[in-house]
Amino acid sequence: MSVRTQSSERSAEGVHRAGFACFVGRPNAGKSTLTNALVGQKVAITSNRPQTTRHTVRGIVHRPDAQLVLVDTPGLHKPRTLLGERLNDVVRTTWAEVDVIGFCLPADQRIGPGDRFIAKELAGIRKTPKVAVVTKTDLVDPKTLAEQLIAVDQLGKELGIEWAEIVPVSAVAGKQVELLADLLVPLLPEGPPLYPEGDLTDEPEQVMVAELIREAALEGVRDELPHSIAVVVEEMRPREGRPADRPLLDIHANVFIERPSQKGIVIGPKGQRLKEVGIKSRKQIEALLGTPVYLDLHVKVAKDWQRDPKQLRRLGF
Ligand SMILES: Nc1nc2c(ncn2[C@@H]2O[C@H](COP(=O)(O)OP(=O)(O)OP(=O)(O)O)[C@@H](O)[C@H]2O)c(=O)[nH]1
Repeated sequence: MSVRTQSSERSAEGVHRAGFACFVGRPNAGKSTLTNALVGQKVAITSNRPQTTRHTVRGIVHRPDAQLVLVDTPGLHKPRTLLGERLNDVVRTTWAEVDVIGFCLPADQRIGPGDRFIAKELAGIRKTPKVAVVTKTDLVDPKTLAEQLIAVDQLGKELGIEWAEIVPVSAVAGKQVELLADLLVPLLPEGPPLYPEGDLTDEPEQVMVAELIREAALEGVRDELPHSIAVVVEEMRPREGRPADRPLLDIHANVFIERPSQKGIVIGPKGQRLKEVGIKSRKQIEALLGTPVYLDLHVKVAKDWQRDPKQLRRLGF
């Protein structure tokens, strides 16, 4: 077993590498947070509720010696609806296309059936190198961490997966995040940068804006509602007639729910909840786009959208 705790030396001078990596792992394993930590800006959507990442959001790590393009996939899970099946297809397609897969396992939870389910699928993808990433190390003591690292090593042996590396990290504490990048880079093919310098993500702005609204709308909402919310940005345009030094971006977005009974939950008493969602997501959108924003939110019912292929397409899935 080779568990990395120290930075490895840089690649030989003159060699530039560029390629794709994706983080996989069960819901809540810390994939989005890790992507953000590596990229250094909020691009993927995090939430303390599982399965919030819908779209394949890429974050790009620019370094002098490499460009690492991170593809953030939704959590692979047992599909119960058409949406669930589609999400799993997205995950598998991504795995087959990337140069390296990072399998995220939280340090604070024992390896469970969810992890095994994914690990078995991973074992079937032979040619892509796999790095085991033990996340959230700030939540455990050294002994627990050591036990988890051994368990990950054993899981690999048991299923016939040869880990290229096993790396403990904490995205929140910023521990070993840099090292993880150092270890992923040598697994990328040699080549020039794939994206212009300065690009953090190639996800269309509207999709990112929609995700930020969805994230805010999910906060504090219990039970099955997370799967019943979809957000579509209908329009995004600079307000006309504004002075050049005081621009304003008008954004109109619809929050879709499945049933009329869910409307009250999203809107809240006297519209208070929706107002808070608007304020919170507006601040994040402004930070993302670097411009003041006027955000107009509407809640609409799209009946049983999770089960209807036509609706799913319309909502961007
Ligand atoms: N303490 C601690 N918490 C973390 C760390 N990384 C992630 N978390 C928390 O774990 C929760 C889930 O993190 P996410 O990054 O959203 O997990 P994910 O794997 O992308 O989740 P899905 O999108 O549901 O697949 C959030 O509440 C994070 O704040 C970490 O390094 N330390």
